Parts: sequence; structure tokens; C-alpha cells
Amino acid sequence: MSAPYSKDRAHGKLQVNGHLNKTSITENLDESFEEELNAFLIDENHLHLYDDLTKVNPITTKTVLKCLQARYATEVFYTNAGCTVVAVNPFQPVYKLYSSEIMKQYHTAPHPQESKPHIFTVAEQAYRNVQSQIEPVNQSIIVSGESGAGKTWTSRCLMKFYATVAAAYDSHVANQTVERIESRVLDSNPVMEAFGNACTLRNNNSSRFGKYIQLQLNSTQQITGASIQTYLLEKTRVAHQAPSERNFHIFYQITNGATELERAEWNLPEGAQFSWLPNSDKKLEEDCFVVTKDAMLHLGIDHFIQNNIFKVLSGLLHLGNIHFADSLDESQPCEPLSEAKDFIAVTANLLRIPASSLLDMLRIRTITAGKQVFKKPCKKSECDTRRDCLAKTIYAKLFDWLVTVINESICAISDKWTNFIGLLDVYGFESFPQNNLEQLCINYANEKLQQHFVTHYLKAQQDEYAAEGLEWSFISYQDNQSCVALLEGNPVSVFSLLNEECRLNRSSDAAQLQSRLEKALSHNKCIGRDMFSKLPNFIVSHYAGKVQYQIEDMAEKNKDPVPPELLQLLQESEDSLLKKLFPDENNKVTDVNTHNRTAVVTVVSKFKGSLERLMQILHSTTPHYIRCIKPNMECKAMIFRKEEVLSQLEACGIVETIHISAAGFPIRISFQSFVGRYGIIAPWQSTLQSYIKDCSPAKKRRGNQPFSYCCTILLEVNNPK
Ligand SMILES: Nc1ncnc2c1ncn2[C@@H]1O[C@H](COP(=O)(O)OP(=O)(O)OP(=O)(O)O)[C@@H](O)[C@H]1O
Repeated sequence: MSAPYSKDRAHGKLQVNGHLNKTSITENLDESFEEELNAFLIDENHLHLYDDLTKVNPITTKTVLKCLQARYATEVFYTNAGCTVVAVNPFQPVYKLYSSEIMKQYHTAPHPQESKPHIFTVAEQAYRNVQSQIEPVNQSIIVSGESGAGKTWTSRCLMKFYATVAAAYDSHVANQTVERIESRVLDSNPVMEAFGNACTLRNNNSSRFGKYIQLQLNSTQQITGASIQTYLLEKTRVAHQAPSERNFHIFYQITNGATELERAEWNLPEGAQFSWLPNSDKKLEEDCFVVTKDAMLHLGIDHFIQNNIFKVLSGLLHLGNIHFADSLDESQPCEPLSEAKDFIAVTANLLRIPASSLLDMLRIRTITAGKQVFKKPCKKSECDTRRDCLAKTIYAKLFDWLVTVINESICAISDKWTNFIGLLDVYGFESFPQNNLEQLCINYANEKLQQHFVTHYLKAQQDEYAAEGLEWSFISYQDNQSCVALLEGNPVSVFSLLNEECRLNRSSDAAQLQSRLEKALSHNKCIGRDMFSKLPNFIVSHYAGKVQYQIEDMAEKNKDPVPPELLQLLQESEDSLLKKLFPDENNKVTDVNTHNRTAVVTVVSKFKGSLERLMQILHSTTPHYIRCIKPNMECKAMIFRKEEVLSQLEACGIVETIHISAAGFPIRISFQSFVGRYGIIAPWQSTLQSYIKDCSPAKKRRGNQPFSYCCTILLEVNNPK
């Protein structure tokens, strides 16, 4: 990222890295720029006063960082950065910021933009945009940031804001009958978090899935419903938890919070040990079973179904305790360890499947060749994989089913809502010592969102100024198109090669895949490799930094194979919930072991498809951005680590955003809307009409004219020369 220069710096014409006379100007100004920078920073007492970072002068990463730090020290957590609100996580409750009085203040403010920076300003702006019915009427609030930065917290606050200000107060039915829709929408949070969040090294309540919530508004802008779309649940967590991390919260809730009666029914004796329940001594406030059960009830999941769900979950915990011994004779199936025998019986009982069928499924593979069917004993490692696969398959289906049930409970029928405000809370960029397909998908999603931001805001704004012929010098921003192309492009990309590997119906060789990736994608500057690593790998230069991915297991994870006998077993279950989750038509589920190569639907293809649909929705809405920043990795209150914040600011290109916003036209409304609304003050209506007629085709073509431009027209019409 190059050193920026401010608008004022070059007499209002040159902003950052301007293509115009860039070199000469930067050379001439280097010295005085340094002086100016020091002059700005010298009086530390004034830095926290910068509510809007576009007013900082000069705008540099250092000045922006210093202002955010000064504000944080004075317990000011929100700062405007042009079109974005920067939210630095306080890591402590700040009740005064989110009270219903504060919500109402922002809601009723004549000019919310002039109030103190807040996520409620963004929420209110989006709401007023819907009220004004200016196209595009539907809105999206994109909340981004790394794990633990505060995305989920922010989304929750935004939902509470809308539940307060857009409530159907005047509706008798809504007030008197069962549960009001807004509270039901809010109830979806604890349920989704119990089943989809977990304690990780970086966040005690980390969302292990992405979500897009559409709040549905009627013609008078009251909430009439909502719908939730989820993305890529980290289902592997059910059977594998990294050291010092935990499984999904719900497992701890049932084991800690069940009553005596429930314990007996779900076979969860006090103090029972489960392999898939690590770090259960760590108590979190998220472990509140009563809250989850109440919320489920409000969403229409009655006690009977709840009981059924928790019984199945208990079955999964017991399943995790089934371990096999190595078989000395390959022709014989592996024997379960002696203590595992009880767990087989209990698991089978809780899942209501025959214990013998469960044991067979776990340790014997069925191979179909033409009309012949063979049985082959699995190795110990295969038995473990099949056990884990059973747990992941059930949990993922259960999670999807819950989302469907929640949607049925909160979604309004189509003629009851006209517009929506969408809240997007997706996992942040991830880079661990070991990265695999999960991180590749997550980082791909972040690349797509960054591209949306760049295209939608940075690029679109600059393009429009250029087309308008407005005085403007270009700002170089980090365009991530080549990285996106590397991952998903046509005809060849990381995804296409991974998918091809799955279609080839053979066990994948990581070293071969590495050389295939290298050969086919060498033209793209965003891919590389760690030559010193003995393990096959590739490195992707993401917009937020380089990430090294391990290739071992990647193709297998992409296939995500589910043995057909596993599905058959679940279809035979007598349990009413499992019957719902695995109805008979699942017989048709693609078997990746068969020869039907074209039918393989891989993880990346599915994920890419769902992201494309999300992008289409985002493109059809007016976007708003909230960038959450994690001020320290220990998640401690009032600690601001400059290096950590700096890398997050750089990763999201906030300084470029501030530059463009500082230099650009902040308000833009469609030409037609402008004339429709303000034309009345033009005394010469006919002149106005002819002025519009005379507008150049290029000007007429564009729907969104800068506000200043529209004002000029109005002025000219009012004061004809
Ligand atoms: N505005 C806030 N006020 C007080 N505490 C906050 C605020 N925002 C976040 N936190 C604290 O930070 C923690 C992490 O926030 P959150 O779970 O929203 O992060 P996230 O960005 O959604 O992380 P992940 O991507 O892992 O889900 C919260 O559990 C809460 O304790």
C-alpha cells in the first residue's frame, strides 16, 4: 500500500498517488509532508476528537491509527471512515451505547449523520433509505472483521435496533397474540449461536458459519418477518476440536444443564467423559441451556422435538467414544475396544438404529461393481473416518433443518413484505499455521466481499467521476481480481483443478496435485509455493496477506464423501427426527464411489454457488459497511495493540476508503428522484423539463448523479444566465 497524501495537501486536487504528476509532487512534498504529519500528531489531546477520519489531515495509516487509538483510550469505540463505520471492540459491556433511549435518539435525529458515529447511524441510514424508496430500495449492511472483532455482537445490536424502531407497535394482533415477530427474530440468535458457535483460541463465542439475515419490512417499514441464509458450517468441529478449543456450545449446554430426568433419558450421567467434549471445565456465559430452550420454544420447537434433538446430540457424544483396535488379519473387521461396546449400544439406542447395523456400517465397506456387491473390512483409520462422517452428516443436517424451522417461524409470506434490510455476518479472513480447504473457502468468501466493496464503492465511485468529467485524480487501490480469478476463474483455477481431482474417481496424490496447480496457474502472480516445506502446499497472496495451504487431504475434503451404507442406516432409524432429516428420497444421494463422475457435487462448487447467489443479492441492494477491529488478541478490555490494529486496517484497505470518501461526493441520489423531489422549488418547470431533455445521453443514462451535480442543475435552472 503506498503512502497517501491528503486532499488539502495539494490544493484540493491531488489526493493519493494521483496519476497526475505523482512523482514530481511526491518528491517536492516529501519534506513538508513529514512536517505536516508531525504537526498533526504533536498535540495528542486533540486526536480523539476526530469523529470522521476523512477530516484527518494528512490521511495516512499512522494518523488514522493514532486517532483510533486516542479514541479508544477515551472509550469512544465508533469512528466514521467515509462510507464505513470503524468499530473497535471494547471487550467490555458498554450498556449506555445500546440502550433503547440511544436507539430512539438515533432513530429520531433530524440528521443522524451528524450524531456521534455509531452502528445505529448506519442502521438508521439504511432504514431511511428504505423509507425514501429511492432505488435500490433494499439495503445490505456488511459487517466484516477478523474472528473476535465483534461482527456477531454488532449484527445482534443491529437486529435489536430494528426490532425496536421498526416494531409493529400499532398492530393489536402483533401486540396481543403469541410472540411478536421481532422477538422471534431475536430469538433466532441464541439458537443459531448454541448450535453454530464454539469457543476457539481467538474468540470464546466464535461463529462457525456465515449468515445473511434479511429483515423483511412491509410498506410502512415495520418488521413483518425475516429469513436466514447460512454458509459453510464448520461441521468437522463435531468430531475434531483443535487443542484448547471446544465443540459447539450446545453439547456443553446439554451435558451441564440437563435436569436429572433429562440426564436419565439422554443417558448423560453426571461427570460422564466424552472424547468429543474437550475443555468442558471451561465455563462460558454462552453455556446457558435455559436460554436456548426458551428461544427454541418461542420459535415453535416444542419440548417433544427439543427432547428428540438433545437425545440425538447425546447419541453423537456417545458415538465419539467408540474406538477400534487395529485388526491383525485384514480379512477380519476391526474389533471395538472393550469399553466401546457399551457406547455402541447406547449410541444405537439414542439414534434408534440396530446396534449390529451401526457396528457393521462403521467397520465394513460395501463395494458395488456392476451387479455384484462385495463387503470389505475397513482399516482402523477408515473406521474412525466413518464414525466421524456419521457424526458430521447428522449434525450438518440437523443444523440445516433448524435453520429451515427457524425460517418457517420468522419468514413472512411474500405479500406481507415489500423490502428488506440484509445483515451479513461472515467469518473473517483466516490464516493458521495449518490451512486447508476450510480456510480456502473462508478466505475465498472474504475475497469476494472485498471485491464487492472495491467494485461497488471504490471503483464505481472513481469510474463515475471519470465519466462525469469531474475534476478528480485517481487513487490506486488494491484490486483483488487476479486473486479471485486464481481461485474461481475459468477455464482453469484452484477450484477447477480441485474439482477435476474429485471427478477422476481415484485416490488423490497431493504431490501430483501440487505440480498440476503450479503448472496450470503459473501465469497468475497470486500463487506461489513454500519451497522449503516438505509437505505439498501452495501459497495464495490474498488481499489481506499470504496464506499457505496444505494440499494433503484437500481433494478428499472437497469430495466430502458419505458412504451410501451410512445414509441407508440413517434412513432405517426409528427416530422421528432422524426420519425427517434422512427421508427415503436420500437414496438418490450421489455416491462419490460410483462411476457417475459428472454427478459429484463438491464442497467448493456448492460454496461457490451459494456465494454467487449472495453476491447477486448484495449487488441488488445499497450496501453499507461496518469494519470491526480487534484491538488485541487476548480479548481484553482497553488494550490497544498498534501492530495488530494496523494489520487489520491495512487488510481492509481502510486508508484508501477514507481518501476516496474525503475527496468524493458523499450524497448521491438518482437524477429522477432529485428532480421529482426538489423540482418543485424551480419556478420554471418548463425550463427544468427542457434542461433534463437537453442533458447529454451519458448524463441521462446514469441513474445516480452526484448530489452536487444535481444541485448545480437546480441552481442553473433557478438562475438562468
Ligand atoms: N460492542 C461491543 N461491546 C462489548 N463487547 C463486545 C462488543 N463487540 C464485541 N464484544 C466482545 O467481543 C467478543 C467477540 O465478538 P464477536 O463474537 O461478535 O466476534 P466475531 O467477529 O463475530 O467473531 P467470529 O468471527 O469468531 O464469530 C464478544 O463475545 C464480546 O465479548
